[in-house]
Amino acid sequence: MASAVIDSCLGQAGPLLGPLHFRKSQAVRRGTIRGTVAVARPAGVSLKGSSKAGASAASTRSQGVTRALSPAMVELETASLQISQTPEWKTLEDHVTEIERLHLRDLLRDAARSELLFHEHNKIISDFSRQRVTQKTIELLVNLADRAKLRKKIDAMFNGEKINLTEDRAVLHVALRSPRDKEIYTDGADVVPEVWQVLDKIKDFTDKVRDGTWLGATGQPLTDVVAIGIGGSFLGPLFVHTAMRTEQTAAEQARGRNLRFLANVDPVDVARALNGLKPETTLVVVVSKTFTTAETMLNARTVRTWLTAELGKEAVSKHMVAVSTNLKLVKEFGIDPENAFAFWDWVGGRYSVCSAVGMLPLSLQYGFDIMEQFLMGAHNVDEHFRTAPFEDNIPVMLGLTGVWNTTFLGYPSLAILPYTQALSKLAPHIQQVSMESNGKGVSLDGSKLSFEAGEIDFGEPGTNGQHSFYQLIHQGRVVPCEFIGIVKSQQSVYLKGEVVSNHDELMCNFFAQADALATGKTPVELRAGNVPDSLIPHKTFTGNRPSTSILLPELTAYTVGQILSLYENRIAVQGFIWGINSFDQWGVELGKVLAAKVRSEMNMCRTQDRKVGPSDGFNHSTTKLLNRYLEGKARLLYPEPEDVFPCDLIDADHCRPPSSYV
Ligand SMILES: O=P(O)(O)OC[C@H]1O[C@](O)(CO)[C@@H](O)[C@@H]1O
Repeated sequence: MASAVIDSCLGQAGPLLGPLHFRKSQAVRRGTIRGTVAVARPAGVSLKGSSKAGASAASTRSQGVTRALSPAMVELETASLQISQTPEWKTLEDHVTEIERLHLRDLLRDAARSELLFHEHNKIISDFSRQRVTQKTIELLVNLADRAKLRKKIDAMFNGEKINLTEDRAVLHVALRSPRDKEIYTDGADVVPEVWQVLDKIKDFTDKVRDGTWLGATGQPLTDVVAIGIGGSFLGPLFVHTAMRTEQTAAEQARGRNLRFLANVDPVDVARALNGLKPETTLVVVVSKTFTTAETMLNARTVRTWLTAELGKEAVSKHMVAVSTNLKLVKEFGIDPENAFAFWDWVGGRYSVCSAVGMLPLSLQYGFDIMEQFLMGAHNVDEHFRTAPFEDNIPVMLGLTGVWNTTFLGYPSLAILPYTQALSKLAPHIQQVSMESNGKGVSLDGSKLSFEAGEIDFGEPGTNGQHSFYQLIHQGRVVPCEFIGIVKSQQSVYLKGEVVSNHDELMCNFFAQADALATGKTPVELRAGNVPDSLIPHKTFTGNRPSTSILLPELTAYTVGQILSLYENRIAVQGFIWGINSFDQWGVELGKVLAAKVRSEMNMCRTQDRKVGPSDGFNHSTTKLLNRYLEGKARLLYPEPEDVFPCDLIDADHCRPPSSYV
C-alpha cells in the first residue's frame, strides 16, 4: 500500500528508489537531511490522534470534520507525498558533489553563465550568479519543480482552491491586490468585489479622518493613530510604514500625522506607544484577524481605558475602529460594526498586509492613493510570478535557490540584507512570513518529512550589519545572503566637492560584500601582500559563499509592494516544493494553551488561601519558577507581612512570608 502511494507519486518516471539507492549527500552528512523515509501513509487514511495537520490524499480532517478533497487537490497532495523519494530529488543530491568541486571564484569568470543567471522584470534586477549553481543545477531544480507540480500549485492558489488543507481554506492574499475588473472565485463566489468594497470603505474613512471631516469626541482632528496588533497584524504594516516614512511623496502626505504600533503586551511597549499622545487627538485601530489574541485584546482594553478615562465611554465610537474577520467579537468589544473593516479567512495573518490590516493604518498615515500604488506593485509581481517561465521567474528562482541552499547544500539560514535603512523592518516581517509558513515537520498528508524544511531568516540593513554579524558570514558559518540595493535613494544628499554621495558609499558596500563572500581571499594572495605567515590562517577568506543580489530602481510604495510579493511568493515556492502546508501555523498553539494555564493560576493567586503545587499540572521546575514570580508579585501587591499569602507549597520555606517582612 505504502509503495503504491510512492509509485503513484513517481508516476511514469520509473521505479521507486528505496533507501538502498540513496547516496548520502553533503547535506545528509551535515545532518540537514534526516535520512530516507520509504513509507508514506496510505492514501485515504486520516491520521488518528495526530495533530490537525493530518490530511489524507482523499480527505482532509479539520476541526473534527472529514471533508472530501477536490480531484485537483488530491492530485496536488499526491505530488507532495515524499518528494524526497523522487528521481528528480535524488539527481539533485548527486549533483551536490559536482557543485562541491566548483568555486564561485572560478564560476564568476564565466560571463555567459552570469548572463544566464541575470534576470529582469519591470526594472527589478536579480542576479543569481553568486549562487553555487550551474546551468545544470537550474535545470535540475526546474525538473524538481515540475515533479512537485509547482505550476499547478501556483494555479491552485490563484484560482482559490482550498490549498490550506488543515484549515480547509483557500489562500487568496493575491486577490487583495487584484484590479477591480478581475474575477477570482472561491467557494463559487467572486471575492474581488468584496475586496474593493472594503478598500472603498477604507478610502472613504481615511479621507474623512485626514481632511478633518471625522473628528474626535472633543471636536479635534485625529492626527495620531495607534495600531494595536501582533504577528501578522503588526509586522507587515510596520515593514511598509518604515519603508515609506522617508519617501518624499509619502512623507509630504504624512505631514502633521503620527502612526504608532503597539504589539507587545509588555507594559513597557504600552507606555512607549502612548507616550506623548493625547486621547483627544488619537484614533486607535485594533487589528486582529481572530479578535481573540490575548496580547492584542488586553492591550486594546488597556488603551480603551486610557481613552475613556479622559473622554468618557461614548468616545469609543469616534476613537476606536477595528480590522478583523470576526465582526461578532468586534461588536462585543464595544466597537461599532460600522467602524469595523472586514477581511476573510482566506487571508492568512502573515499574508494580510494588503488587506485592511495594513491598508487602514497606512492609508490613515499616507493617504489611500499612495497605498493603492503599493497594491499595484504587489499585483505586478504576482502576475510575473503567475505567468513567467520558471527560469525567468524571479520569485521562483528565489524559491528554488532557497531550496537548493537549505536542503541540498545544507545551509539552513538566510540573511536578508537590504542596503537601505528604509527596509530595516523587512527581515523581521519576512522572518514571520517564512518561518511561520515553512517551519513544518510533516508533508501535506501528515507524514513525517525525511528532510528539514524551512529556513532560519534574519537580517539587518547594510552597512550596519557589516559591523555586527558579517564576521561570521565571511569566516564562520556559511549563511546564504540576499542583498537588496536601490539605485535612487529616497534622500539625495550630495556634499559639495564630494564625488561619492552617502548613497553611493552605501552601495559600494552592496557590491563589495557579495563579491567578498563569493571570491574570498586566498593564502597566495595574502602572501603576495606580505602578510606574515602567522596571520595567514586568520586573514584567509575561503569564499564560495552564496548570495543573490536584487537591485530596484527606487523605493516607493509601488516597489515596496513588489518586494512584498517577491518574498511572499518565494516562500510559497519553497513550501510547494517541500510538499508542506505553508499556510497553517499549528506550532504556535501549544505555547498559547500553556500560557492560558499559567494565567488561570495567576488569577487564582489573588485569593489569599490559594495553594499552588505540582498537582496543578506543572512540572517541578515550572512550579518553582512560577512560585518565585508569584512570591515577588505578592511582595508588591501585599506589602504588609500579614497580607503575604502562601503561594508556593513545593518548598515549605516558601510558604512563609519573605523574611524581610517578618
Ligand atoms: O491577527 P490575530 O488573530 O490577532 O493573530 C495574530 C498573529 O498570531 C498568530 O496566530 C501567531 O501567534 C499569527 O499567525 C498571527 O499573525
